Amino acid sequence: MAERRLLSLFGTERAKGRTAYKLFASSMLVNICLVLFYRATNIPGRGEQGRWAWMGMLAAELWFTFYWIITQSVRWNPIYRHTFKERLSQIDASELPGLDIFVCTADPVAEPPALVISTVLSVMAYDYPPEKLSVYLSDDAGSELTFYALWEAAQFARHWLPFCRRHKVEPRSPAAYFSSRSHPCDTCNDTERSYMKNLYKEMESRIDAVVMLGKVHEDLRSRKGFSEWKSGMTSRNHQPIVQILTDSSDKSSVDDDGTVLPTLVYMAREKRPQHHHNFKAGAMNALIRVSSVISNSPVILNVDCDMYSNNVESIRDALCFFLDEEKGHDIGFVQFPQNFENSTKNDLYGNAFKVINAVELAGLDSWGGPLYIGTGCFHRREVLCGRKYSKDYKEDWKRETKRKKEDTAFILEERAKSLATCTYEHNTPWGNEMGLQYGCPVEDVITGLAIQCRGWRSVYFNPPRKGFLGVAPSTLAETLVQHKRWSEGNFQIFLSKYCSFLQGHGKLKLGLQMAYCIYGLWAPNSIPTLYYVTIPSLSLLKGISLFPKVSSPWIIPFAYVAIAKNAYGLVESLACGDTLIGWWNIQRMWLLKRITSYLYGTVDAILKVMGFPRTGFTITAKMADADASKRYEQEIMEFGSTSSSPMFVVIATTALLNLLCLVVGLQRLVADWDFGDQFLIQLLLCGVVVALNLPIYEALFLRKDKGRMAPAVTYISLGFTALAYLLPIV
Ligand SMILES: O=c1ccn([C@@H]2O[C@H](COP(=O)(O)OP(=O)(O)O[C@H]3O[C@H](CO)[C@@H](O)[C@H](O)[C@H]3O)[C@@H](O)[C@H]2O)c(=O)[nH]1
Ligand SMILES: [Mn+2]
Repeated sequence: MAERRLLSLFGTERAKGRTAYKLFASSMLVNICLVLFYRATNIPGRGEQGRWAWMGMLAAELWFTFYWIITQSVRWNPIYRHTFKERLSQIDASELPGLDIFVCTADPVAEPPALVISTVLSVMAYDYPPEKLSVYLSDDAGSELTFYALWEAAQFARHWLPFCRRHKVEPRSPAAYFSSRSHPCDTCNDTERSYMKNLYKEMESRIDAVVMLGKVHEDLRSRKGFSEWKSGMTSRNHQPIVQILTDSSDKSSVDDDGTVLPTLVYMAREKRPQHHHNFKAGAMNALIRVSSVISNSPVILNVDCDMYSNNVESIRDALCFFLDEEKGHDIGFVQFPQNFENSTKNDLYGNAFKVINAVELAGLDSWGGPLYIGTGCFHRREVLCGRKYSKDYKEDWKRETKRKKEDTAFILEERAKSLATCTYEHNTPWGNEMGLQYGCPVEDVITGLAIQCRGWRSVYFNPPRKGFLGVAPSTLAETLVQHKRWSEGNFQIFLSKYCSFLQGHGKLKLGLQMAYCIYGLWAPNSIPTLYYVTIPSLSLLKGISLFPKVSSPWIIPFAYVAIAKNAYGLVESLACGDTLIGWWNIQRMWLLKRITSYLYGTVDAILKVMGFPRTGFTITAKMADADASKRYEQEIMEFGSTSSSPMFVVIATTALLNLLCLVVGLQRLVADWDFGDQFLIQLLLCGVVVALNLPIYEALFLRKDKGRMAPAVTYISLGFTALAYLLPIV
């Protein structure tokens, strides 16, 4: 690159109001200590009623204190980044690095091919020289249907890309652009837009028809690529497939305007039943190798198949970080937040992550960088391949494959296939020191942590116009399953030698080591939470007091902690763009996730440590049935799935138990006002749990639609509640 010094390409600013926050946090800490002091000094004596329940409360509160301290790390000093994209023009266009974009898909049913190719088209249409862009689709289902859809997309791109350029279209996912949610562009006249829309809709219906039919038309068989699919092939048993659909070095591969098209490649790595395929991590590693013989760009962007590009400038934004002469040399990856296009107004399932996106990831950035969260992330290729950071390392931004003239697409495909076989990785560092790490349900987080431990920094970038939009789970069951995977995976890292405190010791700042544990310890939060929402309520029933009397001064620190923590949470949530009802919904989801997903996650992670490996990767469906989607839009919770019944039983039992305790408690209160002095906090706690669970009672007893709780779940939960009432638990 040029010798002269370039102007800085990005800036950083600190969050405001940190002194006030630190004062507030100190006041919390003082009161927490008072609570703990009261607990520790008032344990009922031996033989007295409630001794064990009290000690359990102490343990739970110690845990919550520890966890609260951990969460302070990301609130201490959040920082925000902005880029100066216009300054990139200081760099000669021919000097800009090439970019490889990886899109992963794994199941044509859960991830409809029409949706997948919309994502592919959106990333082909970035505002970046097309000859420097290569898009790779990894299809872990090895599905002819997805290949067909991509083949259609390659034709459609010839019209779509010039249209996008001409009219500065945003977003460039045709599905999103032509959906009712998006506003038509001002510059294009209606006829041109409706012509494009028709083209797109026709393609979409052709794809949907083929998907419905389950196979491609016979006359396509003779075309290049389709002959790879022979009878007897299944998604778990097939040879490696690599197909270059458009090749930017082929002069005839141009769009309607005569501009060269980005390279587009389909890859299905080899699958054999006897070989473990390591889910998305395996797919990514195969992509890294396959792309290395086709384009070998120094920067890699990775997105999930539902996460389309919503901002044509994201590549330039990311490059501002990597190419900054002064501060860019140690930046290993640039992570964008996960945003979703299907979030509802009041965030029914708490899937919008507004606080995580606005506060926590920015807080992580101040300690050395956000986690790698699997999608919307730009990496240096070398970093993904395991390179350690060193001061003298000079990136070769112009690297590309040493492709010889006579290397036809066919030769490249054959070369690439040999890198996507089941056995290629045997006895190599792939999956360990190289590529994404294997064996963890959150391959992204464990890989990002390893990268940071190798000395690289990461950067979090959250531009006003969202970089990527995806599909969040739209049912309760899907949400709980996703969080089980995440909490289990992060807890598994915590329990392993890759724990941020062990692996990061001496390599990461303490704040970053702590911040990783916010997620690492999601899972074990389940146990104290479950304790806190059942034992005080049951004790209420049995007349065992677990909190100070209302007339005692010790009530003050308890009240302060409870009120201040939630008031702060509410303000933070509102400031990040949640609504009041949204905040309340998120609180409910925290409760439901903790007593189900996180509990399951804890158990599975511990079983794994004990030597019972049970790795899986349940893919989140990107489509729900029409009936359920309607309820989702109306923000009515969905309990219709039977696959999650055991989780629903836990939820319903907890809800019913608290309702029972509240009713009995209130009866006593009416009969005897002194009861209130002794039991007010327990009554309130029980009351809050009941209030959070109102939709559960509705689903159990009042609703008639298909999304209500299955009768079997209702009966079993009633049975468990009765049992808890009768057994001498406390
Ligand atoms: O065997 C597999 C399983 C999944 N995937 C892909 O992985 C992505 C993520 O799967 P999804 O079901 O959407 O899971 P999410 O929970 O939404 O994903 C988040 O969490 C995952 C880790 O748990 C990360 O891999 C993702 O990047 C991150 O967005 C999708 O594109 C899948 O097609 C594969 O390629 N192969
Ligand atoms: Mn997803």
